[in-house]
Amino acid sequence: MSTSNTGTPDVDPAVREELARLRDSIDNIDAAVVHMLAERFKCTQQVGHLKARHHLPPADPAREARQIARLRALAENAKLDPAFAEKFLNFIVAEVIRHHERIADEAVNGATPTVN
Ligand SMILES: C=C(O[C@@H]1C=C(C(=O)O)C=C[C@H]1O)C(=O)O
Repeated sequence: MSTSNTGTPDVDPAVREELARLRDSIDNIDAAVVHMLAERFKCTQQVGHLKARHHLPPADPAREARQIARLRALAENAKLDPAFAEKFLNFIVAEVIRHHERIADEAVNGATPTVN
């Protein structure tokens, strides 16, 4: 492999095509992930409002433990690293809990104009 004077490596056209085809699929999958996450956050926002109305705590560790066990099993069956699946769920749930805390706070103190 050499490098052209534009800084772009000269790659066999067949390799370039295969890379483009794979990247098209990656882009479609990333779009699906974004859409699925948006739907998930729509649901969790509703859960946050329901919890605030009924004075329920933002986090539910027992529910989270069941979700982690379930996702780890799904990941193993799908040949995805279960530790990664758990980390990914924890990352999302932490953000959801942050939203729930804000919703509960706003229910008590009223909305404050913040950026995030
Ligand atoms: C959405 C909820 O609130 C929190 C967020 C969760 C999630 O994002 O899946 C799960 C449990 C809770 O800690 C819930 O209680 O169902």
